[in-house]
Amino acid sequence: MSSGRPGGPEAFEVTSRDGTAIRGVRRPGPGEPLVLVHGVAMDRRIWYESGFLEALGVDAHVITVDLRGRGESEKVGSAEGHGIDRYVEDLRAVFDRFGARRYGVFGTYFGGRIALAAAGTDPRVARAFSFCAHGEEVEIPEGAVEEEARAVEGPDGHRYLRDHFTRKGAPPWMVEACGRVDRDELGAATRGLLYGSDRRTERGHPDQELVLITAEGDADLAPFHAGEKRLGARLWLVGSPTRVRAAGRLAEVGRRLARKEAGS
Ligand SMILES: CC(C)[C@@H]1NC(=O)[C@@H]2CCCN2C(=O)C/N=C(\N[C@H](C(=O)N[C@@H](Cc2ccccc2)C(=O)N[C@H](CC(=O)O)C2=N[C@H](C(=O)O)CS2)C(C)C)[C@H](C(C)C)NC1=O
Repeated sequence: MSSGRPGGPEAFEVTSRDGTAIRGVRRPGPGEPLVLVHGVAMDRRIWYESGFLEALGVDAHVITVDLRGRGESEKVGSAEGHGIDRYVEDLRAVFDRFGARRYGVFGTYFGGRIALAAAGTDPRVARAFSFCAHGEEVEIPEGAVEEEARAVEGPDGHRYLRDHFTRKGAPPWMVEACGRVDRDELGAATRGLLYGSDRRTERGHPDQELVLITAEGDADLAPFHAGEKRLGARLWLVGSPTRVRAAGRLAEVGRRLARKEAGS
């Protein structure tokens, strides 16, 4: 006799378009599923450790995914295998698996950029939230990317990232996450930025809801305001001096999202 309440969390595995195994966990619930997409030096555990998942509330229908090369998902090892279109294919494989007509997608940093890219190409994305990454065209500094790829794949790669984020005032969950990512995959994912992540994202369809979130102290608010105009996106600002420090406010954004759901 079902208690009427949805079952517990269930692990899943899907195969992305290029054959890469993508794994994650779905926590069933009423309403539209929300797919959570982590950033480059992270995995799906950040949603638990940041308090974001708890902030969404026990009834939220949530799907947390390990992008290729991170967490439990299959490693790819090549920069081409870490192009932004591959990440969007990872998400589309998840959308296919659960067969919903509409999904929300919420991503942090580059995960937010992926959420916006998915919204621009897959009509099933009804809502996309990008935490601290905008959708405008960017100049990818090849030199800096190659330099950073060398740093993160080197023997001190984890220390490089942990020191950087500690210095920048990132919360512990974000610093710790760096150490969980395979260094070869970190290097490949960094070089992967050269494969399509410079492109601006487009609005997918008129009634899609796009939300850009960044720090009120963000030194470069212009591309976020550009997104309000060009994409008709909403802009949420969190009380933080920088984008990296805004990670400490992720749970607060989860509560705002939960209130919004309750209101809608
Ligand atoms: C500072 C350094 C530790 C950090 N490196 C990381 O952390 C991870 C680990 C290794 C590679 N890493 C990247 O991220 C790639 N490297 C960069 N990417 C630039 C960038 O602007 N990225 C955006 C997202 C984005 C991407 C492509 C297109 C648009 C937007 C972003 O959100 N950056 C913030 C930092 C910030 O906002 O100041 C963070 N990104 C992390 C994440 O995405 O998980 C968590 S914090 C692009 C333009 C070349 C820069 C650049 C110096 C090489 N280095 C970083 O950014």
